[in-house]
Amino acid sequence: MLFAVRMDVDLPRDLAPAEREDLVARERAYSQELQRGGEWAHIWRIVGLYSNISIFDVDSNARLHEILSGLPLFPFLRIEVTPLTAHPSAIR
Ligand SMILES: O=C(O)C[C@H]1C=CC(=O)O1
Repeated sequence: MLFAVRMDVDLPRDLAPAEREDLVARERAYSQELQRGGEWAHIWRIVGLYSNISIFDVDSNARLHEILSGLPLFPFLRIEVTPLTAHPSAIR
């Protein structure tokens, strides 16, 4: 099952720099592990924003929820999920 997921990051301005660095490092490691495993198929930065659009390829809604709610940055994200299906005009 494919999903487009938009994540907008809103870290508190008063977050201690060390805590911010730790969160971002843990987020990167978590994301890269899922990318290596194939469930996090794409991640793109939205130009000019601290936001991304990602494509997930997972077995179920429950698995996507598990992945998203496990993100270290989860408390600081606004997340929008769009389920995808094949477009009839797609050539691949
Ligand atoms: O920077 C972001 O867009 C937020 C987050 C999502 C994956 C990751 O490594 O960081």
